[in-house]
Amino acid sequence: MAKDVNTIGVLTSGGDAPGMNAAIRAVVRMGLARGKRVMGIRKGFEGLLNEDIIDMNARSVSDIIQRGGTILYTARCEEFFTLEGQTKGANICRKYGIDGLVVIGGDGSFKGAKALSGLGINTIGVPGTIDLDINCTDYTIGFDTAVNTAMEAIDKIRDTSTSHERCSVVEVMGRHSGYIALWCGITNGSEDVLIPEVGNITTEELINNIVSNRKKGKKHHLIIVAEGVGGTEKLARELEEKTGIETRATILGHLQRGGSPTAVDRMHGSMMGAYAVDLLCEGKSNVVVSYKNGDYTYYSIEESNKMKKVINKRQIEVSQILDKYTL
Ligand SMILES: Nc1ncnc2c1ncn2[C@@H]1O[C@H](COP(=O)(O)OP(=O)(O)OP(=O)(O)O)[C@@H](O)[C@H]1O
Ligand SMILES: O=P(O)(O)OC[C@H]1O[C@](O)(CO)[C@@H](O)[C@@H]1O
Ligand SMILES: [Mg+2]
Repeated sequence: MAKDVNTIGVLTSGGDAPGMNAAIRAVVRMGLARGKRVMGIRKGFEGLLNEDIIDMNARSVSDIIQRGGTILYTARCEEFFTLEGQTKGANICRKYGIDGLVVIGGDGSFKGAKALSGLGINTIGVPGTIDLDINCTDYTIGFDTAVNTAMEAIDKIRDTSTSHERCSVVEVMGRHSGYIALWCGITNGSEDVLIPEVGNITTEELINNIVSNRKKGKKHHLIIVAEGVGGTEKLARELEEKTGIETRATILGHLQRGGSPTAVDRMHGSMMGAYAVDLLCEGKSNVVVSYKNGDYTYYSIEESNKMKKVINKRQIEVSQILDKYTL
């Protein structure tokens, strides 16, 4: 018999992502609609350990769907890596009557969720990260907004780069993942993209590309580097030194995590948050909500961890062909 959940807790953890507020709103309102009490835990697992816990009602989530960031705040919490911290967290949940918990975050946060589940708190993960690096799902809340923000910023860099006939090396976020970089590579029409998932072209090959494009009359050369590859400033210095072409490095950084969520992120946030509540009501625990082949489903956290996230080979191929095609 499925354990009946009476009180649902919701927290956001890891890096914030646009659309997390839509997910919080959906958890709160769907939870209330299903007759549950809903509590918000502020500042992720750190807030749980500090008992930063508030009652949520339908009004607590008014006027947030359009806002970036997370109204519950977020954190990275060292103590939660330890069994002692996890046990303390589970006991605090019990103290507040929280018998079902929705953790909105990335792969790291789901490891915390799994630990709580093992300690008797029914826990559901909702994928919220701009990195798109959760194995079991085709989509993670925040990616679309982040990639659009990065794309618009890179368009602007391209304007000035072309005016000065420079080479630009732009680093986008993605701790271990190249999705934002690959998407920007295609949508910004960059000359080269470096991502951590595949063997990248060498610095020598980059230099050859820059020099040969310049000979063909190209006014700019745009290289996009995923954060997981790193070395952006050093690479820019080396390219300038060896090509004699003025080169600038730009690290886009945290601006990619902010801003009003796109319709895609509001939609997935709302649908995934609502689905997480229904899974709790069915007695599920230790699972991650997933968007696969156009529909919502779920995988156990173990299963998700074992699955391999395969970067889209066709996107890499298309990116490389379109990048290199110069008249
Ligand atoms: N192995 C683990 N066991 C228990 N808790 C963990 C574990 N890994 C991570 N956590 C908890 O989850 C928090 C967030 O993890 P992490 O910093 O990896 O971010 P994330 O959820 O992957 O999101 P993002 O990568 O998008 O920023 C950690 O600070 C920690 O509190
Ligand atoms: O905000 P912080 O702690 O600097 O984290 C940055 C990391 O978080 C992410 O933005 C994901 O949330 C990664 O792309 C990046 O490596
Ligand atoms: Mg992560």
